[in-house]
Amino acid sequence: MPVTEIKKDIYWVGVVDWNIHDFHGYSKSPQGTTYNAYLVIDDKITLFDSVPAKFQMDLYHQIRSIIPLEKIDYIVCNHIEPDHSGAMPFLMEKIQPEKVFCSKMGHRMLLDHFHQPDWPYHPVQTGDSISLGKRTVQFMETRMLHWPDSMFSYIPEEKLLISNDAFGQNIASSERFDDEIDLAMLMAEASHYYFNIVLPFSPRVIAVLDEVAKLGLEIDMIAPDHGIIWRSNVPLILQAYRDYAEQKPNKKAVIVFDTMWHSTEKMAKAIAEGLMEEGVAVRIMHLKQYHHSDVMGALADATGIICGSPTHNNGIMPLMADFLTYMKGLKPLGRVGAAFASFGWSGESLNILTEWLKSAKIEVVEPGVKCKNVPDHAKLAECKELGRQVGKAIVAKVEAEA
Ligand SMILES: Cc1cc2nc3c(=O)[nH]c(=O)nc-3n(C[C@H](O)[C@H](O)[C@H](O)COP(=O)(O)O)c2cc1C
Repeated sequence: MPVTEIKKDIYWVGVVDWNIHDFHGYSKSPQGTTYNAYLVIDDKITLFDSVPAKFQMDLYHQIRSIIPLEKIDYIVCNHIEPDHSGAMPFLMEKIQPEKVFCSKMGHRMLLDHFHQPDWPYHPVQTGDSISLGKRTVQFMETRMLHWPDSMFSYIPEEKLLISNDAFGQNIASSERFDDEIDLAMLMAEASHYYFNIVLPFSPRVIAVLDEVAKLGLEIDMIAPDHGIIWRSNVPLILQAYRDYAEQKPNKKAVIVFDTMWHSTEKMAKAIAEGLMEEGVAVRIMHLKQYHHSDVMGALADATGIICGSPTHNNGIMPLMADFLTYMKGLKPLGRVGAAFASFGWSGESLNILTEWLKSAKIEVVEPGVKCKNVPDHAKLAECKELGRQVGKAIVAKVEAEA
């Protein structure tokens, strides 16, 4: 992918990974992402971030198409996760930079990852700035957005925020800018990314957005480390991040289930009817068809989460255990839930699901519905009534916050 001059003498020198599908357990379709690195040509030539080790030669050729690598003076590591620092040993050897800038936590993590105490580290903290010549770089630590080491680099003369993983999306494309691709698709991918990666750190997101506003940073371009660069929709993505973080209630619900012989599925459909009768829009997601990350993507935009699993070997279905583990770790806030289950003889799954939901701090509508074997008309009516009760709880939540 050719290098792109994103501002005068500032280049995108990243790589496109067209085929990656699974990112540390977060999977998505369509697949692919980019690892964005940025090169600023100034008195001090500076490289911001890098790429996974397996793409180091791609990065080499990108930079080499502009300047020989040894001309680079500084490297800034905004984030030490291997998809942005994996090429560091290679770069350090080729470039031998005068200075490597990173946060204090980044310094520790570079040591933990690469065990190279002799690299010329220059740990920085919020408020520190350096001059590149015509341009300045101001650093802002963004701890736990989404790792302890994360930081932003802001170039005021260019109104450019290099934001590491924040505001990123996993999109593989030949386009580089937000005004070159479909905006609805871009926002859907930004949301999908947020709800699978950034969600647990939502209080930090609000704090960082407030800090950016308080500092009065003028931003006309946000260059994240994954995906598309924002230049025509900067206010939109800033507001979207605040909205994602606040997770205000809405009249939408996701019913997620697994099944062996479809009884639980029949129950899911009856519950959906009850929700719809209360004016709540529903998505029904079978875990054999949807990956846990896709359910989280749907939950981005839904206050209700209703979970169903038959009893399986005195427990719940493995894919449901997988989903609940994943969802609980992402700490969604302000959700309303319920459980439903078919069983054959011992019937433990309803209680297990209910306890899981409670442990994830979801407000559970009880009792859920338990059905011995195949639901009859009366049992389906009970399911529909559960849907109505959950629907009422969701509507009450929406009205309370209106
Ligand atoms: C491999 C297997 C293990 C099961 N284990 C249990 C169990 O431990 N306790 C129980 O009550 N039912 C058990 N069942 C019965 C199912 O829960 C029951 O058939 C249920 O109606 C299936 O719901 P489904 O049609 O949604 O798959 C088991 C069924 C299978 C096939």
